[in-house]
Amino acid sequence: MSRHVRIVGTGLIGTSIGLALRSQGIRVSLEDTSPTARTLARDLGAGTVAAEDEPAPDIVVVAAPPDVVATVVARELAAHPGAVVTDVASVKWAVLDELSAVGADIARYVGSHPMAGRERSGAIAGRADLFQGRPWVVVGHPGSRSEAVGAVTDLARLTGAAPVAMPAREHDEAVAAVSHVPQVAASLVAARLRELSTDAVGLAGQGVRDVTRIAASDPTLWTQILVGNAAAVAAVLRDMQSSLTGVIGALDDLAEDPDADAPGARATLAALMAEGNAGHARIPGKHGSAPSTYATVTVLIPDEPGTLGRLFADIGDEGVNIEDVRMEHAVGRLVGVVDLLVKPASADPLKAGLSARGWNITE
Ligand SMILES: NC(=O)C1=CN([C@@H]2O[C@H](COP(=O)(O)OP(=O)(O)OC[C@H]3O[C@@H](n4cnc5c(N)ncnc54)[C@H](O)[C@@H]3O)[C@@H](O)[C@H]2O)C=CC1
Ligand SMILES: O=C(O)C(=O)Cc1ccc(O)cc1
Repeated sequence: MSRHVRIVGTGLIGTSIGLALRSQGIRVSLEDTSPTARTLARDLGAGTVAAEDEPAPDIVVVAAPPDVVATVVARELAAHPGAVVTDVASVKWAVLDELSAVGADIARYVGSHPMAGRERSGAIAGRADLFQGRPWVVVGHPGSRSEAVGAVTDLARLTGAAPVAMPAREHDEAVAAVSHVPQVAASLVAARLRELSTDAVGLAGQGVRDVTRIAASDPTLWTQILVGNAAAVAAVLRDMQSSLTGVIGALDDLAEDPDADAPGARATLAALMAEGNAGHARIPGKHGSAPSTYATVTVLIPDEPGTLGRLFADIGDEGVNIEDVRMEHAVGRLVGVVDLLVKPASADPLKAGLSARGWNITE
């Protein structure tokens, strides 16, 4: 069990790890090339700023940007010969490959990747509960010591995450599909919004917000991630390109045919939607549990201070657990639309209870 953890890179992820470990009483020392980043992380409660004369760390976590991670890991392995060193970069094979190439002592290196983050960067965005219930990939390799794998697995667990063992190549192929291509897709959709009129963008509903949330992510970080996983990301995008070509062809056939008969076109469109349904149904539920379908209870609320607080208090009094919440403001109206996602069995009792308390429930 790690008693002293050194974190190098105190941005969003490094600070969040520090906060989570401090809440478990672990000693954490903080290092960053930016003096502001490390003192801010300290001020937020993520640990103490690393000092020259402090005791040696048991484990070093490198949470720096992907393009410097291998260099920093190699330096930390050399500087702390008794410590296990991990990194949290979003790509794993390139880091391991570079460390092997420079002859680093990789027996003590085990890469890792928390599958949790935010579309914001920097210590100020850090959160102690960021990793709660999230998968944290632990990437052992043929040369890694089993104690090192165990130490990184324990560290992930200490932050509240669920460790998952996976080799580097397999990890990179998986995250290409579940993280890196979704980022590219979000950016592609959001980029189309730049030239729209204000009136047209004003029609944006929850769908486009859901699909583009991560388009607000840091371009420098994401360029480095895509560079580090280029082949796997390109393979998934090429597969999408062929589907997209089919969809465009079907739409062109429909648009060009005055009677819109276009044999086969509807089947192409319906097949894509059905394949999307099947893929979406495979996404695990909250905290990595089995996929579950929640029922939605929609409440129209006046856009006034304190209303949401009263609504949540009433839901609590009804004894219903909210699995997720989405909120939207209706254009030009002083109302908000709140979607409450609940277990299907709770939906009808919640609707009845909230109606009885005077809330405006829509079907
Ligand atoms: N942003 C996210 O949602 C996630 C990011 N990651 C990975 O975590 C790592 C950190 O990402 P974020 O925390 O989002 O970035 P960030 O930009 O918030 O923080 C990076 C920190 O590293 C520092 N830094 C840069 N070069 C350094 C060096 N040579 N030595 C020490 N510190 C250095 C920067 O000053 C900055 O404070 C990246 O490798 C990223 O791939 C992993 C999971 C999620
Ligand atoms: O914000 C989100 O939903 C994310 O998926 C964040 C994220 C970004 C980069 C990673 O390597 C892992 C997770």
